[in-house]
Amino acid sequence: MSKRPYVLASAAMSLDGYLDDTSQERLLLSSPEDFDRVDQVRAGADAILVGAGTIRADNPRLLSRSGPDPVKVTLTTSGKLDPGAKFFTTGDVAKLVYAASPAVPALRAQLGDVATVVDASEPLDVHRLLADLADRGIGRLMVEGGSAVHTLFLTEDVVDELHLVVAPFFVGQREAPRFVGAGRFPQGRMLLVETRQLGDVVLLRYLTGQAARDHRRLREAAELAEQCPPSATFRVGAVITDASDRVLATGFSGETDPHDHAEEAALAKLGPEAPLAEATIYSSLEPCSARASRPVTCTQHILDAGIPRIVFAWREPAVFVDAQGAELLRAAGREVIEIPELAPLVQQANTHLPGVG
Ligand SMILES: NC(=O)C1=CN([C@@H]2O[C@H](COP(=O)(O)OP(=O)(O)OC[C@H]3O[C@@H](n4cnc5c(N)ncnc54)[C@H](OP(=O)(O)O)[C@@H]3O)[C@@H](O)[C@H]2O)C=CC1
Ligand SMILES: Nc1c(N[C@@H]2O[C@H](COP(=O)(O)O)[C@@H](O)[C@H]2O)[nH]c(=O)[nH]c1=O
Repeated sequence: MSKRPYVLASAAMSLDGYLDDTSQERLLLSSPEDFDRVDQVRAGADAILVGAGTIRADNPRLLSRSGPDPVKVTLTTSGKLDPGAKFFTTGDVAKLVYAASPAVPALRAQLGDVATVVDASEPLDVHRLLADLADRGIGRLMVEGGSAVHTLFLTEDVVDELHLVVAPFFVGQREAPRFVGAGRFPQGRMLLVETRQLGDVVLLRYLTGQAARDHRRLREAAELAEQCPPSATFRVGAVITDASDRVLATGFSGETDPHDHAEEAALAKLGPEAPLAEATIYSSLEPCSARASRPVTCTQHILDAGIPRIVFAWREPAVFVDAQGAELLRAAGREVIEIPELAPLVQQANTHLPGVG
């Protein structure tokens, strides 16, 4: 499977599941507070994508007031895109148009240098689009719709996180676009990680697939830290899983000896045949890259074990040393994922440390 960006899909819908009504005016479903939140999510993304249908219907700018503007991305089969649309004329950022092969020559001629037109095969292949974005350095993609695009991304199972906002009114028009159309969606329940009231709307935030598994396992690692004996240093938990998310070993700081680090304690329990080629180690704290207690750091233990994926919540604060575990692991070609929203849970187990809590 080719590498792709982390995909965050975002939509605001009415109580009866519509993204818009049938009028010419753009329907505001979000509250002012929610539009501010969406703006911040945009600022945190490397690129933002809407379908050609949304460009034609809404003429959006897709800029952010809160931070750097993301690269703008769209997709089209027909090639019907107006070079005068605000998508192309606003923002000093790259604009990428993924087009089905037959539309490419005319679109290149029509758009000139206002956008880069990328051939995305025929029929348009969303996996190819995502692999190309990854090659262009896009690590985090926000997909803002509309209906056909949300249906496409969700049924192709390429959405990691879904932000769904419910507005307190009905649309009730059969011809209006719904959040999604019919299709074969991923089976199983998504992981609800947050509900938030923003003015009169509610945000529901879900994780799917690997993102949901990572969140669950990292939370387990953080909860293991509660078993650590009292300590003057970090209280950390670790979980190691195989390619199928089966737990191979767990550990926590001070488990058998006061000098034990959580990752080290978990790694020490693995037999010689442990299937580590596609394993993940979850650690509540960034793996250490310098230590006084023992000669080998957890970063080095993980490198030596050949574990390719590392997921952690809390960047090691400079209490004892300047930590570089994440950078060293990335430099060695390992996949390193930070989930900072779980850091407060890890900090709760470490309020004995200076400057924490
Ligand atoms: N409330 C909200 O959060 C949002 C609401 N909206 C609303 O959504 C509506 C637009 O939605 P919709 O009309 O569905 O348009 P979309 O924005 O979802 O764009 C769909 C277009 O994408 C192109 N496309 C290319 N390949 C595919 C594929 N495999 N599957 C699907 N699309 C493909 C096609 O363009 P082409 O036709 O050029 O070939 C297609 O018509 C508007 O009313 C807008 O206001 C939009 C975003 C957010
Ligand atoms: N109406 C609506 C949304 N619509 C989205 O916002 C886009 C407009 O972007 P811009 O021109 O940059 O402000 C529009 O095309 C569509 O993608 N989004 C939301 O979060 N809530 C809403 O109620």
